[in-house]
Amino acid sequence: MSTADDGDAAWGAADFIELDGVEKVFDVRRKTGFLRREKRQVRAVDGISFRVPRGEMVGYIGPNGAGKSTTIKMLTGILTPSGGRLRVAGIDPSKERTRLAQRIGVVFGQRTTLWWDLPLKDSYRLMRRMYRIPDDRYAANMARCTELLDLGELLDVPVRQLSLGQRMRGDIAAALLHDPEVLYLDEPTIGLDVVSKSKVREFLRDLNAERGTTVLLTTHDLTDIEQLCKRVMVIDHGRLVYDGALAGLHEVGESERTLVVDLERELPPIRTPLARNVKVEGPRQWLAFPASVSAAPLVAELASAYPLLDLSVREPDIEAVIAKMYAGGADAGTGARIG
Ligand SMILES: Nc1ncnc2c1ncn2[C@@H]1O[C@H](COP(=O)(O)OP(=O)(O)OP(=O)(O)O)[C@@H](O)[C@H]1O
Repeated sequence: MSTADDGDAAWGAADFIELDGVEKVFDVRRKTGFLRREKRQVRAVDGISFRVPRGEMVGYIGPNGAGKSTTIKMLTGILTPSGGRLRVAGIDPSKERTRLAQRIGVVFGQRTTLWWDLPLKDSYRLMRRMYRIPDDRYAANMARCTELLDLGELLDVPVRQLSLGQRMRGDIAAALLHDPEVLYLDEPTIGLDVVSKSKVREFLRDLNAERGTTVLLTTHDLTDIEQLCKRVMVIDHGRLVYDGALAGLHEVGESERTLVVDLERELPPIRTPLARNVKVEGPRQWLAFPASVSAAPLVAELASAYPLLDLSVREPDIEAVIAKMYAGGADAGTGARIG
């Protein structure tokens, strides 16, 4: 019999994913001499606590080696925490991995869960058997994913012949055939071209709006977060260092976006109080402005005063935002900054 603490009854709408002081320590052996080995401990996750309500889409970001994948692996039950308490839909993932598997979907951008040599549709048939998906649900979900992810012409193609973007859409469909309530996405847009990225983002937005699927998204692409998540959590060295809105993160990190301006001809560096001129290369100029403000006034000013051919905005990358966040010092934070 399950206790109130372990059973589904214990979770409410306010806390679909719950972590309290979760830790993961790896023992690593390193060769230090001919016959000598040194044992060392790596604290990949170092006392993380957060809650994600049902239906929320949250960004989970941080530099390489910060502990993101380790957290996701603990949330799926692949890894057992070394300490702390973790629940997903009231279930302890490492104790009831199979029961949890029915309720979660996982997409790792750098690896596929599809069978490499089989046509896409055969992978889906295998998943249908693995998850024991009822016929009507399978048919409805296949139809929906095929249409929205544009998979129609790909179903008969072996996975090895798909492009990265096609394979990613195939993987997302595979993670959703059993109607998971929560989806973990680890770098779902990595290596994709602009069109494929926007297709994937649009699909995720619709999924969340229509089905209320809870999404935890790990990415190095700030545009993913900007377009999909109201809330972002930043992890660094295994600790949660920020939990709040993306705009707040920009303020903490004082990060900048860059407006790339193509002029009709070479001109002296553009000077304006709204931006900092960072580079001039022939008729192209780069203007940096605070990421927390709109580009519209700057664009309007340039359009009225300069012969413009084209404009584009470049987002700061996550590493740059986090680096600035640390450079800002301990008192640079907002209420949302942690630690
Ligand atoms: N199985 C393991 N054995 C030993 N150390 C590990 C293991 N898995 C991860 N680590 C270490 O734990 C730390 C966190 O790794 P993790 O893969 O969670 O980071 P990440 O934030 O996902 O990084 P990335 O963005 O590069 O994928 C790193 O120092 C990594 O080397």
